[in-house]
Amino acid sequence: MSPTTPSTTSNTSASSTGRATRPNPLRDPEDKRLPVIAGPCCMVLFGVTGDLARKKIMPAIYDLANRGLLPPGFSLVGFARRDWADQDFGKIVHDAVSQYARTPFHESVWDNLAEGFRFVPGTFDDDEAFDLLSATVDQLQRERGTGGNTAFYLSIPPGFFGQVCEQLARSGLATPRDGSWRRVVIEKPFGHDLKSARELNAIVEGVFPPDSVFRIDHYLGKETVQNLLALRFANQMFEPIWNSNYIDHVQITMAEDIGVAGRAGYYDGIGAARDVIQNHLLQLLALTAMEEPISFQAEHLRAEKEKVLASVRLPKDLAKATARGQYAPGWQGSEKVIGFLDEEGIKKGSTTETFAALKIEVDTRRWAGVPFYLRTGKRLAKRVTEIAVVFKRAPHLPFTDTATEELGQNAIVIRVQPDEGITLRFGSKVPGTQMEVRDVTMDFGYGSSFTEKSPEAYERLILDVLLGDSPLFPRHEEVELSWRILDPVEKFWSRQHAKLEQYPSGGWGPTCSDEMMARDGREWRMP
Ligand SMILES: NC(=O)C1=CN([C@@H]2O[C@H](COP(=O)(O)OP(=O)(O)OC[C@H]3O[C@@H](n4cnc5c(N)ncnc54)[C@H](OP(=O)(O)O)[C@@H]3O)[C@@H](O)[C@H]2O)C=CC1
Ligand SMILES: O=C1O[C@H](COP(=O)(O)O)[C@@H](O)[C@H](O)[C@H]1O
Repeated sequence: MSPTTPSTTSNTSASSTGRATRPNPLRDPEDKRLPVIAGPCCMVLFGVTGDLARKKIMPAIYDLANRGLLPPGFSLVGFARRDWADQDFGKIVHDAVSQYARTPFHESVWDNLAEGFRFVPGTFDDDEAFDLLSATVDQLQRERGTGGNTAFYLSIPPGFFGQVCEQLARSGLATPRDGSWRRVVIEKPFGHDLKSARELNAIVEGVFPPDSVFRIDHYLGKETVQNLLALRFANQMFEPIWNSNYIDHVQITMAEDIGVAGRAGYYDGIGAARDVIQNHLLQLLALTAMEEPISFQAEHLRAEKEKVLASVRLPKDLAKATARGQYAPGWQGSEKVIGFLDEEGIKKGSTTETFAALKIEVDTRRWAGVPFYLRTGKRLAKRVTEIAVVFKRAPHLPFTDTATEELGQNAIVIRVQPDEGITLRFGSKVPGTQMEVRDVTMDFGYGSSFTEKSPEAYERLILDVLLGDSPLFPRHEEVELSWRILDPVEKFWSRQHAKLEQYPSGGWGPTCSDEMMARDGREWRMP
């Protein structure tokens, strides 16, 4: 299938935008069903006044327009409880986009994009508002040639996901007409445990067919995360050693330096494990541990990830294999910061964890006896996400003990963010007349190796939604399997005696997390 015509809103040519060479390890060039840029369509954005919409979604839509990846006539309908006209909506979005977009802001691109903006005021329990929304979508089809193709993006508090899907069904919006498509994009978290995830799924998939449901896990939209597939399956040198014969353990770290940052209402009661381990970190684990999929089509990729998630085993003694903590006041660099319990909107005496660590095993031949340690926390020393694959020591060292005193374990570190790249750590002879071996590193950095810029995760994912390309979106089975892993941990923690340790902001989390590693004779890396 030949690509559809670039959007007239583009101010850049195909070659200068890199569209022809758009890095996409997942798109199968043999798959003739998929065009390269989106066909006629519109997006309805619920929660358009929210934090995520302002900082990520709207800027990503602008960036797509700027790169010429949106179709002519692309339209965006904002839905929110405000008394705005279309122009007021445009002004608010303008300010957010000019502040957060990744590509340069061009008024001409903006003006073109903004011509397709519409605003519908309403709340989620307001039938009339959804009827008006339906009329607006029909009008856009007639006036701007969207073909009726519509993506409904639910960037709203998770408690409303079900209600909005039901409204989309009631108003007829969920039903495609005249050969058009209707898709729903659901933000995370999908449920707060296995039971609620199943209940929510029954509603969502009762309204939309499974292949029209796009569950967002924005980590899968990150270039460095997709590169895990290239690293493992496009090369010959890594896969032979990617198993328990050579690997000692794997550490997956997602550290943030920010606190709850105005999201207290959402975060309190949810906590670090539900917020990011259930989704982002388990997805990283699945991509690190999975077998080679027979293709990168959604069904094959998801099937391999599911096998990993289904074979995860939690240690019996969760007191020894988990750690949790809550940030106390401290220093973030030179800035004095308050503790979690002092943040606005946090319930007095809240026992929500802002740090969580977990040891798990993957019960397969490839991974037998290789622990995977996951940790995440807010108000840690710095923002960094990485996957460190740490190797066993060489079985024999023909050196004196002093010669290898400074030799650690070999490691491959996938630097997901912010310094995107890969580090190899190995021992090397220290120059001089003595034989002395010391750890050195070899680095690949995206910034120095590629001139192409990584698209923002949301940019990639939104485009995939418009294309109907689903490998980067977890299906419900993965969500269920992830809750199956986390539910027993949450249950264990909810018992009153489960330890919740305060840790100073600006450090590397509670001491119980270091103790968890020490019990296994290991320690966390300091990224
Ligand atoms: N913010 C982030 O960094 C991330 C957020 N997410 C997920 O994205 C989603 C949105 O999060 P976020 O933007 O932070 O949330 P916010 O609380 O900032 O925004 C929520 C939005 O939903 C609207 N809304 C809430 N209740 C109603 C209602 N009854 N009727 C109509 N509109 C309503 C709000 O409108 P109003 O302005 O009127 O209150 C607002 O636009 C959540 O699912 C979250 O888990 C995922 C990853 C990161
Ligand atoms: O999903 C979430 O992710 C963000 C961190 O995203 P990143 O891309 O900056 O790593 C986190 O702050 C938030 O709590 C969580 O809901």
